[in-house]
Amino acid sequence: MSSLPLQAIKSLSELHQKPSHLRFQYGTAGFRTLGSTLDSVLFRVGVLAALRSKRLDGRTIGVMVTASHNPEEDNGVKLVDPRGEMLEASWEAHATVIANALTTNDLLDALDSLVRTLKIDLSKPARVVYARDTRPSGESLISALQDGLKAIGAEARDAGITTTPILHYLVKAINTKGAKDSYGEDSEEGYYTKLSEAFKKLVAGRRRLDPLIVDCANGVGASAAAKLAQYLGDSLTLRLENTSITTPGALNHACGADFVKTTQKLPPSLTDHLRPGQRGCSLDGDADRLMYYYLDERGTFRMLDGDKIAALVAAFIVEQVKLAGLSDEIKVGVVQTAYANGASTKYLAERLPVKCVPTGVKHLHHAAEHYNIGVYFEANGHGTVLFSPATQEKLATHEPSTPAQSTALNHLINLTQLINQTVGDALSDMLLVEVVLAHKSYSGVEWDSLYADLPNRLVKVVVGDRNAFKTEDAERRLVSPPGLQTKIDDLVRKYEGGRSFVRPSGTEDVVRVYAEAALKAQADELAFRVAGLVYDTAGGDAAKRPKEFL
Ligand SMILES: CC(=O)N[C@H]1[C@@H](OP(=O)(O)O)O[C@H](CO)[C@@H](O)[C@@H]1O
Ligand SMILES: [Mg+2]
Repeated sequence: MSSLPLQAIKSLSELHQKPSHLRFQYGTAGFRTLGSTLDSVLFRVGVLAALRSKRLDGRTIGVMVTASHNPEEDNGVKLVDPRGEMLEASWEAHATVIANALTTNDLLDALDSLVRTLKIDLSKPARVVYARDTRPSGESLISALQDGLKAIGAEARDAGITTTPILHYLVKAINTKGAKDSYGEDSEEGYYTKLSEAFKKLVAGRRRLDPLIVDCANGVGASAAAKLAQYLGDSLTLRLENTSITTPGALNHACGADFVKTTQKLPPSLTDHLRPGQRGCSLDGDADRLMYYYLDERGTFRMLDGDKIAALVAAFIVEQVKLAGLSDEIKVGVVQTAYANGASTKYLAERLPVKCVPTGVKHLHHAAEHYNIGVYFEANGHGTVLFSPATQEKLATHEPSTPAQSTALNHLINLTQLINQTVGDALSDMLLVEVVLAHKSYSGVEWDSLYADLPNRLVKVVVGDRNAFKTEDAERRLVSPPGLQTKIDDLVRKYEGGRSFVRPSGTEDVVRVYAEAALKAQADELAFRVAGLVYDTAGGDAAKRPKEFL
């Protein structure tokens, strides 16, 4: 049995020393913090990714360097498992331990202990594919990663500057290459070809859609969308905005999916481009989140978020399953989090099974795998649709009895190709939305009218220790601090259509308060009253109490 190449790891690790005062944590979004502090983390992630690959018999592991919708100076890194999914949860803790080993010797000890505990066979090959977004800190972080991969002797493939979902696609395509369930060609071209061909088949014979404005958040989505547009040809015209990839400070600044969701406003840069009635959408900094919107006839901004996308897509898929004559055999379900608008949950639950899970894509993804077809979206626009292997098999072998059934069956098969099932993918989701709009002859207005969003408000509360906040029931109720949930319940009861919940953020050092109510002013008031309760219960300094808290 081979051993760790201690000398190589040691000498290269000396070039990437851990800043002694920092503690890193592999959280919901991998490691994410100021890009300038991540050098040692990237080196170690390189070594760790290789060990994960060895542990899985040399199957290819992905590494994505991105901080998504965060400001440009931030950066981060996440690992992607062989099926294109997020890193298995138990390894998040291993990653945290490895990232925090203080000295090179501590690192060697930590690696040695990991290899022994997990019985990693070091004679197995290690294969890793990596990519980064457009952040300026990305280049040097990638070279730290490369040093880590070199230190342990991994076989590495550089996928260059690309979107997070494309990296996930590549991981799955590489690991299924030549197999019966091949995910596609393991190249960017393979990705664009797969998506665009499925899209063209799905919209064939439909009235051509009006051009779509795409806000690329001045990020990597700009180049990906430009390439996709070429493959789409005249099947769909994309008008790309916010494509300034190299302008310092432009990334995610006053644009992108997160800006739209959190401010509930049109990015100012689009004011002159979006005409009333026209559809627009925003990608985030690594193109895995998508928000749609339009201006109504009075020029008022109307947002079509992840919940609206879930409603549109789930209803369409249910309809196609029915038309294909497969309703009895294929069950469609939806997964949401507590942040889903109450009106969306009501709309969906009247039509199909809906499950609520804790925040974070991995929870949604795993819950969606339990359905034959699982649709999951976070309200912030991250989501996808999963077709179980048995369902894909059924679609491939089912004998339709009528031409109408055959058409619907083909649509479903093409949807399995159009949708990036590894992870939420803004470009794939965008094409999916466009397919449904084309089939239903919907503009933004008809789509929007599926249900009316309940007014809502999200507030951040800075507390001394967010870990004092513990939740149950998919984060919808607090169990600690004791007594606080009862006070929230008492408040909520006073508001028509009121709902509110409190949970610690997994990505920021804050506690989040969400509230909704029948009227906007009431939703705001409820949110600020609950925020006040949270602040006071957590022992917040009265002198620093935000003035909007009630
Ligand atoms: C309210 C909200 O939008 N929360 C986001 C945010 O998580 P928090 O744990 O709430 O910080 O970042 C996650 C990762 O991007 C995303 O999955 C989630 O939806
Ligand atoms: Mg993102």
